Amino acid sequence: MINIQSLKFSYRQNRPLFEDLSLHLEAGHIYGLLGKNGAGKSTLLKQIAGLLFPDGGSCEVMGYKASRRQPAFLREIFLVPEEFYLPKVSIRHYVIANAPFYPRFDEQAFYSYLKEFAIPQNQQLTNMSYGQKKKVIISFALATNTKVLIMDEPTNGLDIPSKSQFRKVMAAAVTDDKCMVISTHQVRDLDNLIDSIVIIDDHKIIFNQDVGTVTDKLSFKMLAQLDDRMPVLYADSSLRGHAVILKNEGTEQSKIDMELLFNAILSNRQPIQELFN
Ligand SMILES: Nc1ncnc2c1ncn2[C@@H]1O[C@H](COP(=O)(O)OP(=O)(O)OP(=O)(O)O)[C@@H](O)[C@H]1O
Repeated sequence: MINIQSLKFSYRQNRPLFEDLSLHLEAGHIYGLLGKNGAGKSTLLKQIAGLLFPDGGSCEVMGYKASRRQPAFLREIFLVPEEFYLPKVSIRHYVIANAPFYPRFDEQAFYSYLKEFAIPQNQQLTNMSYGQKKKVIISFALATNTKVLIMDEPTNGLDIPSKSQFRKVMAAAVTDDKCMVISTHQVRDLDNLIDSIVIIDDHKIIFNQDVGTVTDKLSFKMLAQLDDRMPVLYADSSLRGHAVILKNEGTEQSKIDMELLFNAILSNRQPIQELFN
């Protein structure tokens, strides 16, 4: 559904942000795009939405060249940006003005998402808090029913109960024909939500695996003591013990510790990547 080949991009001359970046994303998945601050997550999402143009290579979404921003492409993609502007209108007027751009917009679903997020429906958008506005945009985005839904740091500004509401509404909205991409640098916010992990670092995609494959190949454990005989690939030690990633040598599946995996891949990626090759 999203096909990026050998993408090159830089904001400034001689300072490339992406070099030979390739990424292939399919429908029916919720991808978590993870990366350090400044790794290029927002930039990559803007390339997918056609808001920035490649300097080299290609970025195609549903067979459309994203940078052309053709109407047939625009009605099938929605980007929830990290920073956004909402006009001084009521929620109802916002829907009247914006929903017609999306042929499968589901108004009933929109209001049920707002209810789930406990958003008062008769308020002006500009009078809402940042977190409330964010929930309105997320609800609108889900209600558009576009084939591609991209969210840049959607959990920023959400309080703790809202983060779990967010996971709930997202999980309910994914269907086999939709591709969702969520970026974050707060990896724990996406726990139990995403089914594939994409990590961007060092100008390119360094990891792209579905959660099932990760738990087939790796075991995540908390150990009281480290033992040299164990196939430990990465360990993070604290007073509570050692959070470790081991090579999964059996068939048992453990729960992914995304923060640990992220840190492991960024600090010592080779032994882990070799397991996936
Ligand atoms: N409009 C711009 N002009 C010049 N440089 C930019 C611009 N936007 C971003 N950058 C630079 O590009 C790099 C990647 O920025 P980007 O916002 O894509 O990263 P990010 O991974 O989303 O970061 P964060 O997690 O902090 O949101 C950064 O070094 C940033 O300074």
